[in-house]
Amino acid sequence: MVRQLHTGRSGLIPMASIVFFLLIVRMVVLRSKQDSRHQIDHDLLEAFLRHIPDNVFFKDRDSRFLRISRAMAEYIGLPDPKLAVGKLDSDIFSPEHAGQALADEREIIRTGQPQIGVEERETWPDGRESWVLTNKLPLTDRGGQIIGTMGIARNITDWKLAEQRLKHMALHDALTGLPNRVLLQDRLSQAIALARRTRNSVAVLMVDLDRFKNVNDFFGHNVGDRLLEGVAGRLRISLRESDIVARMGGDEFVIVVPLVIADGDVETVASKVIAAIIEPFHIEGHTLQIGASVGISLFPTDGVDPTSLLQFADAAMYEAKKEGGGTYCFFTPELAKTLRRRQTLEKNLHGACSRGEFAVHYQPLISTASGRVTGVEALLRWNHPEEGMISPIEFIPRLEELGLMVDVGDWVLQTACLQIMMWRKQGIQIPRVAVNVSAQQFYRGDLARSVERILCETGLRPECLELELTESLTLDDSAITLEIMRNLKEIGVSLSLDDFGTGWSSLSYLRQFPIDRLKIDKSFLRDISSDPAAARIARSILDLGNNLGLSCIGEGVETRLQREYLHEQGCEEMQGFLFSRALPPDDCGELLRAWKPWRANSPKLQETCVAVEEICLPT
Ligand SMILES: Nc1nc2c(ncn2[C@@H]2O[C@@H]3COP(=O)(O)O[C@H]4[C@@H](O)[C@H](n5cnc6c(=O)[nH]c(N)nc65)O[C@@H]4COP(=O)(O)O[C@H]3[C@H]2O)c(=O)[nH]1
Repeated sequence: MVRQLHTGRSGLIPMASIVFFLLIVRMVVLRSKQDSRHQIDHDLLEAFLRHIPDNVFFKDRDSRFLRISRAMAEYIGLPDPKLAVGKLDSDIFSPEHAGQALADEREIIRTGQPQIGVEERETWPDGRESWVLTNKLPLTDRGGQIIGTMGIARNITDWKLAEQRLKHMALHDALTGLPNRVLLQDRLSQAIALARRTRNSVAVLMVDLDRFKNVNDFFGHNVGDRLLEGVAGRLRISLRESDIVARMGGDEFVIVVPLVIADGDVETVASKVIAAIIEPFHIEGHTLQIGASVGISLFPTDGVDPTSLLQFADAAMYEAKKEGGGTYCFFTPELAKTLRRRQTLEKNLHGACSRGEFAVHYQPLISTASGRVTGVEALLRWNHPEEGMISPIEFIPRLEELGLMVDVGDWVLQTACLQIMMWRKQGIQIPRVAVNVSAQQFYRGDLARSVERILCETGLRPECLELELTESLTLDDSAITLEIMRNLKEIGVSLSLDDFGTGWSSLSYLRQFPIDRLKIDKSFLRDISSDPAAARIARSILDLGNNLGLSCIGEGVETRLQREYLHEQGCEEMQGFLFSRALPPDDCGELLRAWKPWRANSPKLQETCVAVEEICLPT
């Protein structure tokens, strides 16, 4: 039985009832000398016991009921209050509760002290439980002798359940029912305290789902939510009772393994979690395959408090993500540095755009046959005041996480379109500009409307704009993806599939997408001279593009051999350091103004490349 002395809520039993109750009690014990007066007292008591909505009882010194109110009779399941006379609490409640009530009443009889405002959890023989707010007092005769006890109790079960629900909601994740961040902190503190006493380790595993964002963006939040519930279920069943599983929000879960005996234990847990999540989920008619990246930190080796252990596990998880996901990494001291840097970057990223720290650089796209500039690719740069240029590979995922990529992406689009128009005014004709579009922009922003607005504002013709979609953002041929692509095509812009060959979805969906161009990922070109398989893949991509009527661009051309290879294989365009790195607008403008195309197989080709290398490579 749970009991709490309740001071703040005694107002739940109205004061008037208590005063009235005490007066009546007094009337009972002080017998009236006048019969008529006695009759009135009796009638008043009867009326009181019949109508008061609270549980009122009088008991003798042996804790047997003398009288109870009608409300109490209903509460304990008796059709008539008289039937309670002579009964004990043990005839009504569970032995545990009856024992506690008896002990309380003995104490009141012994000390003469009332017990006021006590919250009691009453348990019943059938396992039910209810809550009452009770005031118990000694019952005295005219001479002041204690002849028993009396009490008044209000049923507060509904209120108590609501309170418990609120408490649960405050400490648990509404979607999965798992402990939330607040409860996790508490449980982790307890696990640390226990491990400290028993000289053991605690492991914290940060689990982040791979490709979850794509599922959410692609199939909608409903499917995303069902997937998270599925993941929570799998985590629960693949771990021990004593392990703690919590959801931190989004697609991040935390597992705490208290009392780690050996390092191998943690690796087993991490592998189990990864294996459990990689199994396909079947949700609303879709078969979804995601993965998990797990970062691990240990108490006391890595940190001694919940906050740092969670941060370190998070840093290790990022490391696992960097390795391509589907794996686990332990925290190392070197990661602490990376973590600090990441935190600073995230802080700085917020105002970077408004502080004018972002810039767009341009890299020429070259026709393999003629050497003409067919366009430029716009590439985002972050000119950090202290760290200098930071690679987009490093900060674009952070921008996405911070939910800033849609705005920054729009800014890149606008800047690139304006730049082309500016170059045109300066007499530099650029047939097209290719702008990268992130998954967040593609699915979350209203991309088609932004593109239309920007084209209208800048005056660039739609056929001069190409949007580069990373292959990883196009999960499959869902209606949503196709619709967004078609909307963009209706505006008149062209679409290219970036990093082609690196994703897993490409071939089966290619035919359905209204795509104009494939960009062969630089990893294939890098190895064409040393790895026959890479050369064969590059050729197959070109054949595939050809067969589907798509033109191809070779990315990352750094050597003449690569350039010649692409030309021989019939690849229309190329891009790479051999011609130029991405340059700031003014430098790129100069390069483009001075650009001399070549004719295929002419000796000029070689000269041009040498000249370009000299101009561009040092930047
Ligand atoms: N090793 C080598 N690399 C070469 C060569 N030629 C070009 N590159 C690099 O390859 C990347 C080509 O861009 P991407 O595949 O779209 O890959 C881009 C793109 O996915 C993303 N990105 C850049 N700007 C934006 C942007 O404005 N929006 C979005 N969503 N993503 C962007 O960041 C990625 C990396 O951009 P960068 O670091 O600028 O890296 C650029 C470019 O500098 C070469 O010959 N050798």
